[in-house]
Amino acid sequence: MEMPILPVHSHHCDEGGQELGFVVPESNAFGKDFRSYYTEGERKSVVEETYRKNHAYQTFESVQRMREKHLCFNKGEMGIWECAELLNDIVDESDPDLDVPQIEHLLQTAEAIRKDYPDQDWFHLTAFIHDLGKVLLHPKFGQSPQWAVVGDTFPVGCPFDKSIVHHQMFLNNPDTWDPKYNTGTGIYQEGCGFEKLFMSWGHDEYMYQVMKENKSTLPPQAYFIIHYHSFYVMHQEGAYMHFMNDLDRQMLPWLQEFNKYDLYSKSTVRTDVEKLKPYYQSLIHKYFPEKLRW
Ligand SMILES: O[C@H]1[C@H](O)[C@@H](O)[C@H](O)[C@@H](O)[C@H]1O
Ligand SMILES: [Fe+2]
Ligand SMILES: [Fe+2]
Repeated sequence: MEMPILPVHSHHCDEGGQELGFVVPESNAFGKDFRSYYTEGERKSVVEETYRKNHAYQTFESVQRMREKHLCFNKGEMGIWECAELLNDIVDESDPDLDVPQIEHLLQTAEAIRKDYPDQDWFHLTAFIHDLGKVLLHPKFGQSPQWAVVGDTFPVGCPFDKSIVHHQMFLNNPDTWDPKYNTGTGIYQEGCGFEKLFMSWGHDEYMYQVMKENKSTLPPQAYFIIHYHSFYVMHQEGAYMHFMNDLDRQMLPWLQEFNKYDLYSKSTVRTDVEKLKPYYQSLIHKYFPEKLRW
């Protein structure tokens, strides 16, 4: 697979000079700033509760156990679209910006990207599937608790970075007090590449592994986006950069571009799922087998 060129989208304007592409909004669906975890609002306490558990329970050990449990792909066979429909029932309790069903978030993100990158169909599909791993919350998939599926991610086995949301909640995590993990680069080597890190368990890692297992033909930048889109302190704050290798450095600009649409397309504008279905099904057909092992 050829190495990607950097993302550049074409700005197109109408006669009056009005921008026609995706426009970043001023505030989220609740009229608040995006990703503000510390201001009062409808979702504040639900979100805090999710992070309280997430930061206490995501340890090096528990991540190993969750990997063993979920990476044998014995939860059944299902197509991508079928799985996306299951997300109709699911609301993410880590997200201060959104409370519409997840399938709409997928389509909102994908359609926003499609506006600016009309010819990069792999990018549309990547957006459409990026949060599919949240099906782990569904009863058909064993109904994992929210703390083990959603929220920002971070590596385990090395110190928790100060810029992670609700960082002080790591005081309840045993790894914070374990000298194997809490100093220097922990169990990892500098420059080892993100692929070597054990990330906190959640929908990113699961979906990334599902794509690998089922041999999706999406390009490497798609795999990278899915794998690390919740690793906000890395792609937005520059934390954990000492683990990067050359491949990560090449991929990062795509993830940062993706993030703009993932975050800022969240709105209450409803999408017409049935109308969009044929287009996304054609992309699924191009890059995935009919049925996947989950
Ligand atoms: O609340 C959000 C949401 O769950 C996203 O899907 C995830 O990617 C984010 O990083 C997380 O913080
Ligand atoms: Fe996500
Ligand atoms: Fe998302």
